[in-house]
Amino acid sequence: MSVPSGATTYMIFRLQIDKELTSLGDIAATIEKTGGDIVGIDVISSGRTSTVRDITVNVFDQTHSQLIGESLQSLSGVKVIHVSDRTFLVHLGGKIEINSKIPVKNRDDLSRVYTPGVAQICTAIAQEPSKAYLLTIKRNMIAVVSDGTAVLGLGDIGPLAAMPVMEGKAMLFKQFGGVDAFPICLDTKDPDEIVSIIKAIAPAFGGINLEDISSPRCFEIEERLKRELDIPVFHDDQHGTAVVLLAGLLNALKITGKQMSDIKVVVNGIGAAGIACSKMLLAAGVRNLIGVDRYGAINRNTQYDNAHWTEFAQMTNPNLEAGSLSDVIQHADVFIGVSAPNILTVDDVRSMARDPIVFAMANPTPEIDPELAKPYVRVMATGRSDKPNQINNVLCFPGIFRGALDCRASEINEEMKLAAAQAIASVVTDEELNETYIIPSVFNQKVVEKVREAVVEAAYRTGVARKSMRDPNKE
Ligand SMILES: NC(=O)C1=CN([C@@H]2O[C@H](COP(=O)(O)OP(=O)(O)OC[C@H]3O[C@@H](n4cnc5c(N)ncnc54)[C@H](O)[C@@H]3O)[C@@H](O)[C@H]2O)C=CC1
Ligand SMILES: CC(=O)C(=O)O
Ligand SMILES: [Mg+2]
Repeated sequence: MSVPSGATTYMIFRLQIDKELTSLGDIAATIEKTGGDIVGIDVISSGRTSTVRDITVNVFDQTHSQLIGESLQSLSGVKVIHVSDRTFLVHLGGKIEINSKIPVKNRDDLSRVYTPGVAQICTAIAQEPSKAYLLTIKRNMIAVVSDGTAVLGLGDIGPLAAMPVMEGKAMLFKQFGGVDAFPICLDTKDPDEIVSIIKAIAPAFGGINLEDISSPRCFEIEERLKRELDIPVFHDDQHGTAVVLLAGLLNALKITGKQMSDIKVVVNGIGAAGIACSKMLLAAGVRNLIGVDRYGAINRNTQYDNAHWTEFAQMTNPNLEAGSLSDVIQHADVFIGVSAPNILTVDDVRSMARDPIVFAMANPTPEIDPELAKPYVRVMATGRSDKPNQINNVLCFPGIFRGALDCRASEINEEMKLAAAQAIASVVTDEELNETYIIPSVFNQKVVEKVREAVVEAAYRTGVARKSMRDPNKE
């Protein structure tokens, strides 16, 4: 039995092993026979007659894990003490914490970091509010705010269940961009209330990253906050995704030798990510773009209750194509999926034009299994970390906020987003570019620095940077 290519879950089997009755070889053979892939063995304790070991095994689901556990338990001399899921283990107690930058060791320290010393600092800020950037966490802190209504592709799972994603985003902001980020999940879906809460908490933050707020509410919330706040407000699912998508497409088109102005693009899922990706592609020169949602292709001959679809229909589908995804994908050069799992079929891909480009970006399960699509596509990408060509907004948000905070931009505008997309694309050199490497890894250290530089340059060029360019270190 072999583990299917989609296997991603690691389980840890803690075993008590009677040395006289069984060997590590027997245990390994049992796991192999059941289709598990051993990736690590750790000794927890070792006695004269028995040992306790943690065996880490790659499995494809919980049922598979249970089967392996039962096979191990049936071996004479083996007791399964417990089985834990490595993914759950890394989330125990949450993934982030707050640390102080300076220790408070004595009364003197205390009187400086807290009262009475802190009062001078408060007074200084009250007299000159911009000093908040010099003397508080505002300088480097952003809020990652969600209402839990469109969490990955899981839908409206609520604010509590959204927390692991927001904590994850906060970790990635820090690790890749050096940006401090705090996750905030709101127990309300009311746009008025969300806007008013975010405005009320804004003094502590240098920027607001909106995350996983469903469309169409996300558009109004972002627009209002952008108008009413003087710090950058950025809906990551719209703009972060669009930036990375454009970067990937710029490079993929170099491989297929096609031009933006000539290609037919089908975008499936006209929600937050789909509308922003479409607008970015139109701005980059795409002329024939067709949006598809649950009820088929969007075109201007149809009336929509959703005002954003009405506006979308005006900008897209010049040939007024109608019908289902399978109808309109025929002869398309590019498929962009930001919708739902497993809705693109192999037959759909086979009906596309020569050298199809398929970006199936729904998370965690893409619109088509890359293994199924592979034989029929020229370039395949997904949003996942465990496959080649990861088109995921994590390539954008740490660097774009790093740049915006560094030059104290009042907003993140179109020029800054375009600069970020070109910067990400440029990390892959022409010599390196190939079908399985159109987009750099998030672990490529050049990504954040290149994005930061490009974003800062665009912010100064467009007049939204508020730090003096001559002396960017001056407050
Ligand atoms: N790879 C990446 O970086 C990113 C991926 N995504 C993924 O894109 C998907 C959508 O995210 P959002 O735009 O934030 O959500 P959203 O809720 O704003 O939009 C989803 C849209 O997809 C449509 N949809 C759902 N099922 C469909 C189907 N079977 N056929 C056609 N349309 C369908 C919905 O009607 C809605 O208009 C999610 O799976 C999310 O994980 C989102 C942002 C970034
Ligand atoms: C990656 C991301 O932000 C999403 O899937 O919602
Ligand atoms: Mg998201």
